[in-house]
Amino acid sequence: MSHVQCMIGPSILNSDLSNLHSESQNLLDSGADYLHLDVMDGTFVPNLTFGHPVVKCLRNKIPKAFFETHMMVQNPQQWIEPMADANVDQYTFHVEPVDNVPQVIRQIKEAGMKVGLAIKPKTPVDVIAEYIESADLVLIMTVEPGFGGQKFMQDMMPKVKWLRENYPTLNIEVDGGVGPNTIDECAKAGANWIVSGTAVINCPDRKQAISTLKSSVQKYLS
Ligand SMILES: O=C(CO)[C@@H](O)[C@H](O)COP(=O)(O)O
Ligand SMILES: [Fe+2]
Repeated sequence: MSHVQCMIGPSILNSDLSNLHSESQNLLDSGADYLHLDVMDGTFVPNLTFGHPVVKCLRNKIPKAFFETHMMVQNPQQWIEPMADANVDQYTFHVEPVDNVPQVIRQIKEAGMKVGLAIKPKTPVDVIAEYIESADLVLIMTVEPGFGGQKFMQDMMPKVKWLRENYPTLNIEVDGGVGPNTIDECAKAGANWIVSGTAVINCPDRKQAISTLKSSVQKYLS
């Protein structure tokens, strides 16, 4: 599996959002490979976070880092242009509310961003199988989307395994309850993009937390 790269992307959702810039910079300085920005609209999920105006301001302060927006929104099509304008690198959206997935994929690419396809725990992985070849990444949610700090759902690992077996070069991301205690299971199943929120944010040594996640994934990659 050495043809995929290990990437650690902390979620800033549970950080001190009044200090979004310094928190994000601190995570990058602690070894984060990218920033996972959780966008929620209060409709697709029962929570509200921030949108493209905030992401754009953050981008002005942090011009170089890889930004992934995890779009937990009812109408992902609506935010493609504004997020591209905010210089987002990867637009990861949930397929559940979308009628025409290929069209959304095409629009994201035309806007110059990479495409991530996300599924909630109750969505079977075969729902996205026909779109995988045209995506850059698949995100397997390991909690119900909406909140940080929830318990990791181990029973999502068969989805990750299935993807890794069938798509050896695919970037597979896991998100929700992932930290030093659950990373081995994710890595063993074949995940190579790792989102970790509270486990990194609340750790007194964020550098150490990120490096633990990285070594686990690398152990299974080689
Ligand atoms: O998308 C989400 C939640 O919906 C995540 O990105 C979480 O914010 C990750 O936080 P932890 O579960 O790692 O605390
Ligand atoms: Fe997320």
